[in-house]
Amino acid sequence: MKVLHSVHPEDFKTYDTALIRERFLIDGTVQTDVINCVYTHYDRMIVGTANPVNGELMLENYSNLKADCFLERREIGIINVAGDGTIIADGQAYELKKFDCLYIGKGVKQVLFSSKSSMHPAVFYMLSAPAHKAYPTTFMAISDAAKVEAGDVATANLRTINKYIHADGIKSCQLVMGLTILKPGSVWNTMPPHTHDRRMEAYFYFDLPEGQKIVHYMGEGKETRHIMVNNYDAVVSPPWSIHAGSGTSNYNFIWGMAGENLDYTDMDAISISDLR
Ligand SMILES: O=C(O)C(=O)C[C@H](O)C(=O)CO
Ligand SMILES: [Zn+2]
Repeated sequence: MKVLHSVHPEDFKTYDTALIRERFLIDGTVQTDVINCVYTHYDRMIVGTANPVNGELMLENYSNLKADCFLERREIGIINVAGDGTIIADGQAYELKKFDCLYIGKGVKQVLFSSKSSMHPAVFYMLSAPAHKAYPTTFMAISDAAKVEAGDVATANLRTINKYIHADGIKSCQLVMGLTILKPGSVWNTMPPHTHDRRMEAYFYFDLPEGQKIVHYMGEGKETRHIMVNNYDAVVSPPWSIHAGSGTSNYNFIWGMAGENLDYTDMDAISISDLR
């Protein structure tokens, strides 16, 4: 499993585009009939995708984990971003339509992914963090996610934030996870931006139309940088960094965090007028 190491904010100021991409971008993971995972040293979060097309895929026990199985000391949150799919956790099957979420707790030994149709396969995005306790495996359809309507048409950031795994939702040890859907014509996410020194975050962009791009902004509020990202790209955000994006079209993205607390609202807001 590829490893991403942590970066100091002072060092980040000297990075060029290529180095920012190398250190923070997780791209090319969605591949037919493959599970790809990246181990980050940000709260030891693993970022992965599974794209079962012609058969079943099993979450393997990577040697980096020095464990008897992937979830021996970990929990995992999974959201389906494409066609209908099935996840089997220790023999129990869960059907996930697009935007549905499954949390699987510590200790589950076998996780299998499959699609209902190879013509319109599922794409599962997953985040896994170390866990100290076994919380129950829990399914949540998007209709049951806690919703926050945010932004405005006038500032092109009208969007719905769907919260699945958080302090008042699916119980977890440290994972917080959800999905933000931008309305047509709205292209900005997380603007005004924030940091949360107590938690890392990862964004996974999807539903970006062919030929379009997203500008992902990061860095300290007074030292911002950007990279151009594509559909199915994920970006890791260190605790000192803003994480925001503007697209050449609307798009959706999954956000997920691990760290000190499970409180979604624990954010240090940065005013737009203070950004540099
Ligand atoms: O659109 C947004 O704003 C978000 O989705 C923000 C993320 O949920 C986030 O950064 C949570 O810390
Ligand atoms: Zn955030």
